[in-house]
Amino acid sequence: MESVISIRNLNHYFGNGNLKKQVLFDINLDINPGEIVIMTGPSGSGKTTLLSLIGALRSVQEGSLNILNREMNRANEEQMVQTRRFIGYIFQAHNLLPFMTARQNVQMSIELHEDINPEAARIKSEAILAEVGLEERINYYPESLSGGQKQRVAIARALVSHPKLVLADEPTAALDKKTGRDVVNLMQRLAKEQGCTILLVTHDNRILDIADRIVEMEDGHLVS
Ligand SMILES: Nc1ncnc2c1ncn2[C@@H]1O[C@H](COP(=O)(O)OP(=O)(O)OP(=O)(O)O)[C@@H](O)[C@H]1O
Repeated sequence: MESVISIRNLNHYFGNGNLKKQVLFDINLDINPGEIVIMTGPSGSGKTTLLSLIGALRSVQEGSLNILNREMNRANEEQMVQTRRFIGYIFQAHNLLPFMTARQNVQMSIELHEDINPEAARIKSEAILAEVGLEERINYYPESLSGGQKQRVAIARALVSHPKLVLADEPTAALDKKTGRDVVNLMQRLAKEQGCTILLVTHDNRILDIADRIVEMEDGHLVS
């Protein structure tokens, strides 16, 4: 089975000269298709840095990072942009556009990913919003939605184009216990239905049970 993510001897540094500081040390990790992997670890241990490298949002400095059979070390901007098309991102600050309704936020993402006419994209947006339980809120703006509802829109937006890989950074951080649980159950269900792989960074011990595997970061080292 080919890995979705395959990382070998990855190092990463911030700063230059005297201020240069290593934040990732000799990371090795393989994640298989359809796996749900949770990454935990203390604040400042390097989780977000690693997630942004895996998401092709940051350039690789040292080592090998293979995402969906594409080597990211020495990839140019165009190749990184291409890789991002196969990835769905769910971040804590869900980054919904405030001047667009829930449906328009999802539809814009579809139109960025696929060659599709606006009517088909609208129907698809409404269908996925119904799937995440927001059929009554399709035409609401983010400011009129609760934290959990906004996070559901973000999930709908990330999953609507059936990405092969979903990266989530603290998706339940701003949510109460029940809402957080609902949100991860929803991610798990949609991911299993679509056969996509999920890598989820969290401090939230309450959701560890959705993982097939848990990996831990400690001072820039991956300890399993
Ligand atoms: N742009 C940057 N420039 C310099 N140092 C940075 C930068 N981003 C992160 N760091 C440092 O790199 C280390 C790892 O940070 P990172 O955000 O990856 O940790 P984290 O495990 O995600 O933490 P948290 O759980 O608090 O989000 C920290 O020491 C942080 O201060």
